Amino acid sequence: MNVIIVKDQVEGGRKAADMVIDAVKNGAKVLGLATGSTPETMYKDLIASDVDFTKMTSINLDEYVGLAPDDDQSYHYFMAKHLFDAKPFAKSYVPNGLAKDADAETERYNKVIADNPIDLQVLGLGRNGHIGFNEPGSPIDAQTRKVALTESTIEANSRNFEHEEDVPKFAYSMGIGSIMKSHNIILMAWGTEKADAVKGMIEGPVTPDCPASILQKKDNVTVIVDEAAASKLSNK
Ligand SMILES: N[C@@H]1[C@@H](O)[C@H](O)[C@@H](COP(=O)(O)O)O[C@@H]1O
Repeated sequence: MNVIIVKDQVEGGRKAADMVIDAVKNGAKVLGLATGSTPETMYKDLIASDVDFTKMTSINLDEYVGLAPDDDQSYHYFMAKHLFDAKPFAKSYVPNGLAKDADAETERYNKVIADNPIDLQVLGLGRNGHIGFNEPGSPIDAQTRKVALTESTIEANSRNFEHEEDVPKFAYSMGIGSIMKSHNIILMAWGTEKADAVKGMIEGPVTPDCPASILQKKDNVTVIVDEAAASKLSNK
């Protein structure tokens, strides 16, 4: 695990964007993408760059169950607004939150991932150490599946919704097993509210209690954290 500590989200987003651009120059065909406030600066920098994704494929990590693509809280909507409208891909995949049959949808998504091996996966980090929507306790070999969100995640994500009860209780998420198969991973985390999760991920035992800690077992993982998120690390 290569850990880079930066001053803030602006510097960290720039570093992550440079790594994505380098990957594209070096022939990456498939990017795994994340939502949330964390990657926003990286997406801004990608939009401002001359990188061209039009011959590439993107695969997003997750989507809320029950939200339509044009719902402004959906991850489809987030990706259109923060990246795809400005920088389209040849093909972009996001789980379908309105799928009638959850098993068929997860099967479809697992086939998408199997057919398009991910060269570089971008990740954020939940306050409880989740990656994608793989909450504490998630099996490490899981593929895409329907997951129940924890109270802590619902509360954290409620800042984007008008009322906490509007936050969906379920999501489709790529599993930890699928994430671990990507060739390279960049994980970003900013702010003191992520400091415990960052410490657990980097210095804690590898345990399902902190899903991101599994990344210690993988080569080609770059963690970019700001000083606040790194503040609880013993080795800086
Ligand atoms: N499913 C997403 C994750 O992919 C994201 O990394 C995380 C952190 O969100 P934020 O970047 O807004 O802090 O929470 C959400 O629940």
